[in-house]
Amino acid sequence: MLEFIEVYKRYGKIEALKGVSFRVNGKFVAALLGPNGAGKTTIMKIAMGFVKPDRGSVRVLSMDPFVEEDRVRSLIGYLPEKPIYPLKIRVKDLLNYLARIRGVGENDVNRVLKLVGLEDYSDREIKSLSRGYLQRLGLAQALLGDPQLLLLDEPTANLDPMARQEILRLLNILHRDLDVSMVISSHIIPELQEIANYAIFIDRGVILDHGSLEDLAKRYNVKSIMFIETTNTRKLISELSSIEFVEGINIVDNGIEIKIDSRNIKAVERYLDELIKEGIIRSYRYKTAQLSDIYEKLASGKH
Ligand SMILES: Nc1ncnc2c1ncn2[C@@H]1O[C@H](COP(=O)(O)OP(=O)(O)OP(=O)(O)O)[C@@H](O)[C@H]1O
Repeated sequence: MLEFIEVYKRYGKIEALKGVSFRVNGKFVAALLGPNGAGKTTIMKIAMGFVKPDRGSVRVLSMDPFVEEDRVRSLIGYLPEKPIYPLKIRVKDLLNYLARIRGVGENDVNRVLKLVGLEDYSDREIKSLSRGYLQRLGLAQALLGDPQLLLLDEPTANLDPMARQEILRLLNILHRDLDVSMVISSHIIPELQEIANYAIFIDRGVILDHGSLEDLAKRYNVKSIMFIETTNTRKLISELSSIEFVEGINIVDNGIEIKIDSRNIKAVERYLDELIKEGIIRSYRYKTAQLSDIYEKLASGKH
């Protein structure tokens, strides 16, 4: 679905990408994580076919973005890091215009306005929108034409904490309700915890590591959290307390969370399946490992 092999890109003296390779397949939400200047925007621009790499191979939805430029752009929604909008036109006029130039019916405008919660703002001039609502507009234009893949470059940058939460919540909803994969970049490691199932860590043009959160958790031996829905919290806690691979128990709404070593997941699942048969628990769900725990191990070289 998205593949970079040994991609290099230099801007004058600055080597922005130094042999970047990664691959994400199937349906995914990939967090592209790294500090400012790491190369995240360059990766996105290359995937869109806006910036040509000096070397290396790039495949997006099985296409070369520099050969099938128009097709790639029609199947990918892109939110640039610093979008520039004409300020004096109305929200819906901009979206109608973009829908026309992208060859998408204007009917799609109502759909995307609704998806991002901008229906009541469609007659407003863009200059009257807050930063959070401007980002919604950015997401709306990225969603025009029902793309298969969204590339979202720092969608929460420069937002206050409330607006940041709103955008993250919206991304979660979009991911749940639409059949769309996403690459979302951020320089804040834990920010995409609730939404990402894949992570790509980059620093100074070099991929530090990438993989599904499950694989990364195993590779770096990072603890995982399992949420368990129970009918009998007290009995469950007493059962779990005697099990050596349970390293922490936390009571939360409607159940408990346990911390386990990622290498023991299969054993834990077998054990919990038994507890379901015995009627002590209703269900359980694996919650992914913490991105910040993975990054800490990765950055310290300990795994
Ligand atoms: N057009 C350009 N001309 C010269 N240097 C550039 C250009 N675009 C990016 N760079 C440099 O390339 C490096 C990678 O930049 P890039 O924007 O891809 O990083 P980033 O991870 O997206 O960071 P940020 O979040 O700060 O945008 C940086 O050192 C940046 O200054």
